[in-house]
Amino acid sequence: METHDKRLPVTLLTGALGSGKTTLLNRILQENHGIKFGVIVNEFGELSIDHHLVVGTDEQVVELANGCVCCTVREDLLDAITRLLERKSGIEYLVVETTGLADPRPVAQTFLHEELCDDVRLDAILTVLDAANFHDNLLRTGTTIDQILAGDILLLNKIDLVSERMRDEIKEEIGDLNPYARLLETVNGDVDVRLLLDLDLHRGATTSATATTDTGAALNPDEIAELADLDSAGDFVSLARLSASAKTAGSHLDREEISSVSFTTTYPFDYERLGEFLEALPRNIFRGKGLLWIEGYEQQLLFHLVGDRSTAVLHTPWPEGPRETKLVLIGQRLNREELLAQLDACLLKN
Ligand SMILES: Nc1nc2c(ncn2[C@@H]2O[C@H](COP(=O)(O)OP(=O)(O)OP(=O)(O)O)[C@@H](O)[C@H]2O)c(=O)[nH]1
Repeated sequence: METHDKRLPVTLLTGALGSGKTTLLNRILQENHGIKFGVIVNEFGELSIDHHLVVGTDEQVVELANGCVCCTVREDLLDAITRLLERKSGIEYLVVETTGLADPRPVAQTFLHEELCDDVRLDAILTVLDAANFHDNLLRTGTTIDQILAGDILLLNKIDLVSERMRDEIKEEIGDLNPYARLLETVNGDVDVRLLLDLDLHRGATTSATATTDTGAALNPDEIAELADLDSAGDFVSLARLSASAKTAGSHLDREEISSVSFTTTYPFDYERLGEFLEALPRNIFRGKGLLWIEGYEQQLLFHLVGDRSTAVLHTPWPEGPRETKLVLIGQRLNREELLAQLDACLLKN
């Protein structure tokens, strides 16, 4: 990396739940670029699954679980970065992956905090968009629009799952919302990482008072409402770009009644029973991920649910020692007790 700015560059990775952020992160880390990365992953549930899915043991991975980094764990992010800097671990580049529910703008403001702005610089905000679920009303929350508006680079991912016509429609919609961003089309985040890193797109944003992107002037709420085809500008003051003030803790998740249920167990699942449970998951559950112990399998089963599409593939073998399933389900108005009881009924306990 050739730059006169000695501060640690930070790329903020955002995008809806299940859009492909971790897949893109792994793509970045696996590239043969010789850069020593630090990674901070923020997950919504109490359990961190991503931590196990981020490749590369050399990377310094810090997990911020149990909250959304744009609200409740913002202080934790500040602490995590401060600790990474203090460790003098030789990190040359930091990638922060937010939860799919985070508004990236208050997170971006964290890097302008007086404790950090002399040591780190926000390089760019990358927003991953899920072409297959772009119009899914549950996955596309108000925050999805925030993420599009804040993105310097928009990666339209999962284009393998949609028709060309649908792709064009989505591109038009995204272009209307944020005409300033660069748009890249990807499958499994497969893109030349030089298009993503060390772009220095936030030069000049030094204090939270002056924060803005230099990919375009901040839009006022009326302009945004017009572009986004919204009925009233009044409710969308928060849609202004980085100049928007941070939201109050937890507010957007509470308002949307989104919560998660985490399930851990040291008993194996019965394959058939678990299959029936997953098949019958109600539609208000729109994201799931887990590393599961299935009776008779020596490998961990990696489960992903995004919208109405789920995959279960054999992952790496279980490490030595006791096996423990970790599963997180995210949805709207979840019946926690019922879900936990149903999962428990899928276990083989003797
Ligand atoms: N078909 C297809 N699947 C993809 C693509 N990109 C990612 N996936 C799959 O989508 C699922 C979710 O991907 P992740 O990378 O975990 O998504 P994420 O944005 O990190 O998810 P959260 O952290 O929960 O917000 C996984 O099963 C991926 O293998 C793609 O381009 N095409």
